[in-house]
Amino acid sequence: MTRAFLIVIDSVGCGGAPDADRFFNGTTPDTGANTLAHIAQACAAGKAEEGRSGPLRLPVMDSLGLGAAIRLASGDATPGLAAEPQGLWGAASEVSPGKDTPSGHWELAGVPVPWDWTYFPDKEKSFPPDLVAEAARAAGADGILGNCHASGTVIVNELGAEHVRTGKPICYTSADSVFQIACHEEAFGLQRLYDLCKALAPTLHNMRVGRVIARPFVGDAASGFTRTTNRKDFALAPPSPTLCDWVQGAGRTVHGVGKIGDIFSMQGIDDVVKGSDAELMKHLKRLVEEAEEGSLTFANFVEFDSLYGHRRDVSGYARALEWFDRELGTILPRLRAGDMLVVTADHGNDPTWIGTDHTRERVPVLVAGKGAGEAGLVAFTDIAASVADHLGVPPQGKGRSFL
Ligand SMILES: O=P(O)(O)O[C@H]1O[C@H](CO)[C@@H](O)[C@H]1O
Ligand SMILES: [Mn+2]
Ligand SMILES: [Mn+2]
Repeated sequence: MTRAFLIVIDSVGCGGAPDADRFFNGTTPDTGANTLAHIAQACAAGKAEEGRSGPLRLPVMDSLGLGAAIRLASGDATPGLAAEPQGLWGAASEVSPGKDTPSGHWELAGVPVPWDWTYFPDKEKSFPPDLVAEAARAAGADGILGNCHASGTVIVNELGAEHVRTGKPICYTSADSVFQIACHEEAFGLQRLYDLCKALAPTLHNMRVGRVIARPFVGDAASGFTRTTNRKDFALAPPSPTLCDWVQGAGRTVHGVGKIGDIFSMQGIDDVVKGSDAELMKHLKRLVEEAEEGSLTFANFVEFDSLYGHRRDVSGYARALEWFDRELGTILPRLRAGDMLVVTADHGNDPTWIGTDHTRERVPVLVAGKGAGEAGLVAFTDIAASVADHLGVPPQGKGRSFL
């Protein structure tokens, strides 16, 4: 038996999505967005010099086929990424009607989303009055704050002091199908925030809103408010059994690392570890040493997206990529004979693009442990089929193994 490690580097897209013109940041279509190529180009042009310098250096992922995957997906130039691929590589397209995290992960796990999500309009009062009333009632408050599209780091600083003073939860949304609630960890209480999200989740899930997200923060008006890592997502369950269920159903163990437990509502997942990306990397390394034969380890590294993509921070995104690449370089030699490790992504979030939302893109597919070769342009669901194929677990759904 062999093991599989499926690693999602959140939002690290490679451009070229065939349907990018149907997805938007504000009124601008995502046509031409390319997270990786645009970061590489900015680095080569000396425009990403904060905390790092010069051309983008990703020798480990590039030697698996990263530069080749970006060029295949989009035709865009990839300065600094010019290695001859030594891994199995390709680029994958998504068909789900959303460019959000659950859609991307479920489809990577073999299950495209069969419904249209509900999105809240980007206008002065984004939420319907009865939802506002229910949220206020559940919070034991006179009303809510926010009720708009917002960047989470900005809105806690705009409304944090008023929230602490009044006890009203800060409720906001984005271009994703989300209802986010930001509350002060100490003044409001972390468990109380989780309970509030949990109480509202059934109403929102019935409306086909994908996630209610607890966004706890700390701080004060004088020194500023900052979010903690205690974010928690209350996500709608996947519409049908995913790769996690297939693997678990075959009597194998499925380890979740990071947001994976939330994204799949723990369905098909035996255990999960959470923390910052640096902490998650330590857990991933531990699992490379310890994971059982026949098991699946499914990891999500979210900070590319949450700290750098949404914040349109090109230098930060490049630093995170270079950090991940160095870490991956220490993991690959630790794999056992017969292990398969896949690095891929769930959508794009081009930090050079207009707006602050995700971008519809293809994603790179980099496979270590399966020899060298070109998988070509594949489907998100082919990744699930390939992992199942590797583990010797019967796949369900439409994906085809590229092994
Ligand atoms: O601005 P913050 O709060 O990070 O929100 C981002 O995180 C949400 C969930 O991933 C996205 O919908 C996006 O709006
Ligand atoms: Mn994501
Ligand atoms: Mn995001």
